[in-house]
Amino acid sequence: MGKAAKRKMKEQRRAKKAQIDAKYATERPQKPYKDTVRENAVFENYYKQQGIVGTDEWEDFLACVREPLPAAFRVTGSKSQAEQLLHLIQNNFFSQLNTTTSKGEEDTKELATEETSTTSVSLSQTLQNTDLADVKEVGVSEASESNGSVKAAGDAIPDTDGAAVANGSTAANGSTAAAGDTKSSELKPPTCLKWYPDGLAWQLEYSRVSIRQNNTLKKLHSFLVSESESGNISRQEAVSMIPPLLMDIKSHHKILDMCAAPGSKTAQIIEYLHADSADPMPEGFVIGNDVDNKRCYLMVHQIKRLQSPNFMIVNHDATRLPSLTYTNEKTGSTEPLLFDRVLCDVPCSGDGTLRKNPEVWRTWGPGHAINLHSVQNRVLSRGLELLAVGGRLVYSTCSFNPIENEAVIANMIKKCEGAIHLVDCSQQLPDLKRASGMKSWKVQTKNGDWFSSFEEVPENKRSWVRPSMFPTDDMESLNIHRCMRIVPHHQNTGGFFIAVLEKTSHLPWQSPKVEVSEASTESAQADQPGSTTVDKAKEPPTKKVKYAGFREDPFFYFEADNSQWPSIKEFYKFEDSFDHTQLMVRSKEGEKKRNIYVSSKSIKNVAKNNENKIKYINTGVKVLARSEHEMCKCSYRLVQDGISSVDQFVHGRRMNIEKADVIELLTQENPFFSRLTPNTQSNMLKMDMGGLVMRYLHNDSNTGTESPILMTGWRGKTSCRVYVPKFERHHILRLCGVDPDKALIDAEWAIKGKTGPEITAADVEDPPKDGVEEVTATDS
Ligand SMILES: C[S@@+](CC[C@H](N)C(=O)[O-])C[C@H]1O[C@@H](n2cnc3c(N)ncnc32)[C@H](O)[C@@H]1O
Repeated sequence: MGKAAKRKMKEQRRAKKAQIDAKYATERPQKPYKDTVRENAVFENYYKQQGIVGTDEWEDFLACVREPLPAAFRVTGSKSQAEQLLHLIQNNFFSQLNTTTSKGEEDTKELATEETSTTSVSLSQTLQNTDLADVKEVGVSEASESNGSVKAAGDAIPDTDGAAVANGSTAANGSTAAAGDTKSSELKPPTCLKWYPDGLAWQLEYSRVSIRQNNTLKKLHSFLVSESESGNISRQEAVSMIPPLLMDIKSHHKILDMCAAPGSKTAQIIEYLHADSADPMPEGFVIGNDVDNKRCYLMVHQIKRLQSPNFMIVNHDATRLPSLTYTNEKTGSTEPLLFDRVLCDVPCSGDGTLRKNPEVWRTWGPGHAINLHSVQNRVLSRGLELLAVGGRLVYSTCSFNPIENEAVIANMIKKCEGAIHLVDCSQQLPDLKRASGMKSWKVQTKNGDWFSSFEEVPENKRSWVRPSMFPTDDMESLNIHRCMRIVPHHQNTGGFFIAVLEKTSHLPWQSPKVEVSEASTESAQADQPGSTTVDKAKEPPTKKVKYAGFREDPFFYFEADNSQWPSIKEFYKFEDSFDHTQLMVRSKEGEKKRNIYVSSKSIKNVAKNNENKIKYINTGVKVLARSEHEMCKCSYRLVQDGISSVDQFVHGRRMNIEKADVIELLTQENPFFSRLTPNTQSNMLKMDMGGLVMRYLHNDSNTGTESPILMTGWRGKTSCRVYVPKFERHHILRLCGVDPDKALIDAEWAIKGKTGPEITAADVEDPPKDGVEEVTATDS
């Protein structure tokens, strides 16, 4: 590719990003957070009346929701290095935080005199502005809901560098909290979320002032941002981690996440799918869907970090998600694609997030739940249609409101006439405190009128307030108590609602043969004004929706006789068992052909069967990039993103290296062979020029665990370069016991200060064309 073309591509990418940023910038609440008063009499009266918590708990509940939310993160469990990373976090940061309390207090007290009028902003908020997990869709006006447009209330956009664009927090009386009040001046020890498996998830509560004043906190903050970029940890609100845990995911499952953007739960699901790190391309797959095209791209960023070949991102209205087909590997026949697991994390009023999004205090109204009830029903209905018999669906919201929660679940159980039931999860996650589903509630309109039953609703309001919003006498027999409500004061979290459903037979309106009919009448109309919900006639499927030719990011799988494959196969000695028809390019010719991606068999199966039905956004992980060099027999080099997916099939161009080599290669731009260990030097000399994969078996004496570290690179004439993105470099260096910031600065000084023969123009003697881009964070 020529320089001009490259520049043009970069400009286009930048322009697209600017467009997205600009859109979301205008959607951010204009009112500064610090002005937000954490009070709303209507909210308080509403939930007191609903009996959302016992009367004896009410004050605790209210006090807690007025507090800022702690930040939470989890270590990515599917990575073989999880244990090592956790040890590192505890050793390098947490152990010091437990002992730095008194210093922190002094520091923040000092500051309090200077900054009494500044807002107290917790690390939770600075991190949460980059945690997109629970940016629920809130504040839906009555007019806008009917056409499906929703408006985000939270700060939905991460800072590109992961640093703070903080929400302010305000005291309960509405005055902004002083930076130096007792609470913000305490450095509380990090809290392990006991209910999360293997001690991998943690909560932190530190003010911005503390972060600024405390070196350990400052380092912890940038550490979390960096490790999160490289996919080794995920910053995610604690309660948002619950639904994927209750999905009981196995590596062979076909999984659908219906309202998935920005993708925190999808990422967690992918992580569980890859729980067996010995199998980089398991049988199952995950499809993440969202109706909002821009938010789908936020999801691309989230998911790419995990480098999974087993996912696909699509862009549909979940209430009308098209029916897909799948080729049965055993019989070779084409069948409707039904999912083993479905997540319906539906758009909701989001009042469970008011600790994180104080703006909700200002915008909250009882009408929001009423507006959302219909779309929530329709998403759930379509999800159940697409769920296989025997499969499990998890429904969740970050709303306290029974109209968005129990009412939707009860309505659907009745409508399904015994085909689904609520699963008893009381034995799962035993350390998680939860309240049982509510059996009675009332409906309040935006005008403040309360109704206990549909019969009380005046005729002129009946098209808006629907029968399905009310509890009925059979709540007990529906086991509605098996729903779970997480209330903030029980374990210092946000609010959340989860219901786990299992499908035991075909839905009444689905015949087994047409069970995935195009967005059936039921899901498309469930609880629409005028519908009677429970007694609806069984109707035939509606007309098919076609998306012929619509593909945002087209891809073309390799044919069996692909002309490039033989030279790649020969050069890297790909095993015969590797199915190269799982490889694809994004275009038949031109620029996009320079990268080759790999997807799992199952994803290829879905993609090939449904090419003209799905609005694809993204799939596949980059595994080879074009790197032409006159002295190299293969025009492609291996790419770091996809190396773990194909590593087991690559038998040529590999080399075992030592820890000292890893450090040298990651901290120096293009080190000469002479700077590597004798063994590695000699192996380099035996190898021809071109792409390669280097492997270092990291033996961690602290945890007694071993984990392989893979790095792709380029063997040049006299030097070697690695192609490892910035944050992954940092991660590997940390595992090797090296502080990346210090090491990289030292390396830079070494180069700058060098006048001798060692570092010359030959340092960049033979980088393959296009290579340098690969090490930037944006490409990770
Ligand atoms: C609560 S957020 C999802 C959060 C996400 N599950 C996560 O954990 O990162 C709800 C999402 O639903 C999407 N949404 C709203 N209406 C939808 C519809 N009809 N079909 C599909 N997605 C929809 C919104 O764009 C939003 O991204």
